[in-house]
Amino acid sequence: MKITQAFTFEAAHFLPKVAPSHRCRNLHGHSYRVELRLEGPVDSGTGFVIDFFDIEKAFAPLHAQLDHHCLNEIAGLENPTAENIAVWIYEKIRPALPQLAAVTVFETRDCYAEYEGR
Ligand SMILES: Nc1nc2c(c(=O)[nH]1)N=C([C@H](O)[C@H](O)COP(=O)(O)OP(=O)(O)OP(=O)(O)O)CN2
Ligand SMILES: [Zn+2]
Repeated sequence: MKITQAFTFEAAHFLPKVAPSHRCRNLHGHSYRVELRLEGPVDSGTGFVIDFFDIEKAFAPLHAQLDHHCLNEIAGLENPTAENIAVWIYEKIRPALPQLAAVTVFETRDCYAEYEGR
């Protein structure tokens, strides 16, 4: 079974490695959406793969670090592309959520990066 929980956060960033003429080199902001997908058997007692409340608790410290911050100032996010944010979230949260299968980070409604641990 696959289950997904979505979260949103607001943050500023700039992309230090793009060409000077690239508009994303300048500080700007996004309303990010993060989707955490978990996979595993459904517990016959609870009917859950995992309680959504437990996913929320696991994500809360990361949300506090990301929301209304400049992502470039966070250790490990010095180059905060959607790809790098997805990997960063995956690596930080997977110890608490062993059933984690994928982290998807939407930078805009149409553009996103999905990381499945490889
Ligand atoms: N592969 C990637 N490409 C780009 C990334 C990324 O993370 N991975 N990031 C950016 C910039 O962050 C850029 O701000 C993305 O937003 P943009 O496409 O400019 O969309 P906006 O909503 O900011 O602007 P519109 O006016 O709606 O186009 C670029 N590339
Ligand atoms: Zn951007």
